[in-house]
Amino acid sequence: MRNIDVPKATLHRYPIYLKALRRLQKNGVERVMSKELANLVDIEPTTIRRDFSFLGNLGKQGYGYDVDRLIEIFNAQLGVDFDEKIILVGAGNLGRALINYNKWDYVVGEIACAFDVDPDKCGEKFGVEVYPMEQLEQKIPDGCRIAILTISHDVQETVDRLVACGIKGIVDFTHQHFKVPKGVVIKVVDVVSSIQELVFQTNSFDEKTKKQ
Ligand SMILES: NC(=O)c1ccc[n+]([C@@H]2O[C@H](COP(=O)([O-])OP(=O)(O)OC[C@H]3O[C@@H](n4cnc5c(N)ncnc54)[C@H](O)[C@@H]3O)[C@@H](O)[C@H]2O)c1
Repeated sequence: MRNIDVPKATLHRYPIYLKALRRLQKNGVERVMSKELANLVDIEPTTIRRDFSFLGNLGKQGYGYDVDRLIEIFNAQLGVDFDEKIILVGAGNLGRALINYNKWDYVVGEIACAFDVDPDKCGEKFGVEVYPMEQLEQKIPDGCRIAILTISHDVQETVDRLVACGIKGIVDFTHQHFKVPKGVVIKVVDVVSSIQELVFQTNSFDEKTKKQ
């Protein structure tokens, strides 16, 4: 966070405002009154007005705040923008569930498009275009760094292509081992190993209570 004059409590509320404002923007809302925003974020309108006052003279009495302008200012304040263009590879059961969810656009960015080898899976799904895999290099959005991997075959080849396209971070659901060069980060999401960990922890907890 860049502004050192803003109280800490206020700074902690800025991401909450930003998330609500982005949702409003997505719904085509151009202006918002502090009372309306208060209902969305569950923070008193007086607190909101005071928090916003640190950012300059932003609103007019009775007119409300300009949503686009506030978002711009908050992005600058927080030192981030929340516009990651994420791609998803593998629009099967899991992939489509994630595409359908696609609500993280208010916080990190959004799934901009998806890819699949199966022509039947291509076309628009839940408002997101699914392209044939052979179009990966042409259709990947400019500056895209993050890919969600929900495929079932040819994982290493696919990862190699993604890396060649500039992907730097992979959210991996595949359960399969693959290699990436230095500078590319993998985050594994695995429900099975989470359950295994839970079973292990629950067993050791049961053992302890038996001994008591
Ligand atoms: N991590 C977890 O907790 C978890 C949970 C469930 C499934 N999975 C894994 O997620 C993956 C997807 O599962 P699912 O149930 O959605 O399977 P699915 O068969 O319904 O979907 C896989 C999709 O990927 C496509 N695909 C396969 N290989 C591809 C490739 N090389 N390039 C592009 N597209 C490709 C297929 O055409 C299909 O549409 C599997 O690897 C599965 O093992 C992980």
